[in-house]
Amino acid sequence: MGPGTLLFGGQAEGPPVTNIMFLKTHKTASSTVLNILYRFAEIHNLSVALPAGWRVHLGYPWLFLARYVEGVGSQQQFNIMCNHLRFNLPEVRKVMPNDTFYFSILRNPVFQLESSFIYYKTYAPAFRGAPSLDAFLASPRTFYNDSQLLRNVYAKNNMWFDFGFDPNAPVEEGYVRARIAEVERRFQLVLIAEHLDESLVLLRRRLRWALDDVVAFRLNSRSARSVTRLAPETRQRARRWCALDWRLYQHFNRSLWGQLRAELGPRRLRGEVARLRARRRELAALCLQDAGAPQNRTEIRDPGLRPYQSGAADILGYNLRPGLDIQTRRVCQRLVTPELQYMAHLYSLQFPEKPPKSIP
Ligand SMILES: Nc1ncnc2c1ncn2[C@@H]1O[C@H](COP(=O)(O)OS(=O)(=O)O)[C@@H](OP(=O)(O)O)[C@H]1O
Repeated sequence: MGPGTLLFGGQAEGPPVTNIMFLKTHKTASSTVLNILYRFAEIHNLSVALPAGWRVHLGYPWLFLARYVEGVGSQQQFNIMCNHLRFNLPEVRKVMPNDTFYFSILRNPVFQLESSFIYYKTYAPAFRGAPSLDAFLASPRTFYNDSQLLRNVYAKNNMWFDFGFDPNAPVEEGYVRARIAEVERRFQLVLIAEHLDESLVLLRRRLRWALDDVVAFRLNSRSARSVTRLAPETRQRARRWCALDWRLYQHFNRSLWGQLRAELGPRRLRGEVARLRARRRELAALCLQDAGAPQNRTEIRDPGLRPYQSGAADILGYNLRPGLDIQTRRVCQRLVTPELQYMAHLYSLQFPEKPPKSIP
C-alpha cells in the first residue's frame, strides 16, 4: 500500500507530506518518532539530512549549522531532518525546502528530568556530583554551574534549550510568551509523549500518511530497575527548577488537546487511537519474541538490534521472532532497529562512497 492511501474521512485530500523537520528533543520518546521518520524515508527513498562524517548528531549542543549535515554542498536540500540538534531556523532553512512541515515533541519535564538524570548521570557535571535526583533538586545550585552549560544542558530546561532558547533565562511572563509564540509560528505540531498515540493520530492526519507509517514500538525505554519514583515534593521542585520547560509543556499539552477536539472530536479520536493500538499489537505478535516485552541489552542476540547504553540506565530493545520470511523480517527489523544502527544504515545507503559510520 502506498503512502496516503489510508486516509481519514473528511481529511484534506492531497499527496502525503514528504518534506519534514522533526526537532528531536531529549528523553521525550523522540527515538520512537525518529524510527517512524527513518522508516518512511527508507521505504519511499527520501533523502535524510544525516550528521556529517563520524558524528551521530547534528552538532548538538551547539546551535545547528547547515555544515553539520553530510552532503550539504552537493545536495542543497533534503526531505527529512530528524537527528538531535539545537534549533536554529536560519540554518535549518538552508537545508530544508520552503514547504517543510515542522514538528517536535515534549514530555512532562518532571519525568523528562528523571529520565535525563539517569541517562546523563556520568556525563553532566551537575548530575555526576548528586547522589540522587531528590538530593539534586533539594539544592540544585550546589551541583549545577552555568559556566559548564554545554555539558549541563541536560540538567535544566533541556527542552527549552533544544528549541534554541536560554535555559537559564529568568521566567518573565513577556519573555516566556514571546518564545512560546515563536515556537507556535514555526512548528505546525508539537506532540506530547504522555499522549503519544493521540499525538500520532494527529500527526498522521497532518502528513496524510497510512496507518502503518505511524505505528511504532516504544524505543529507548529503561528497565524498571533504573526508573526512580519521585516524592511529591521532588516533583514540585522539578517543575520549579525547569519552570521554562514546564510552561512550554503546559502550553503545548493544552494546544494538542484543543486541536484534537477541534479536528476529530472524542469519539473519532477514540476510534483512531484504538485502530493504532490494535495494529501495534498485531505487529508485535508478528514481529517480536518474548510477547513483545522489551529486553535488556545482554538478552538481545542480534548486535544490530542492541540499543546504545548510557549513564546508570539499562536501555531496552527487542528480539525478533525467529523464522520470519525475508520480507516480514525486513518490515519487523525496521521497527526495532535502534537509532544509531538505523542512522548508520541510511548513511551507507545515501553515501555508499563514504566510510560507514561506526556505532559506539
Ligand atoms: N511510546 C512511548 N510513549 C511514552 N514514552 C515513550 C514512548 N517511547 C519511548 N518513550 C520514553 O521516552 C524516553 C526515551 O526518550 P528519547 O528516545 O527521546 O531519548 S533520547 O534523547 O533519544 O536518548 C524513555 O523514557 P524513560 O524510560 O523514562 O527513560 C522511553 O521510555
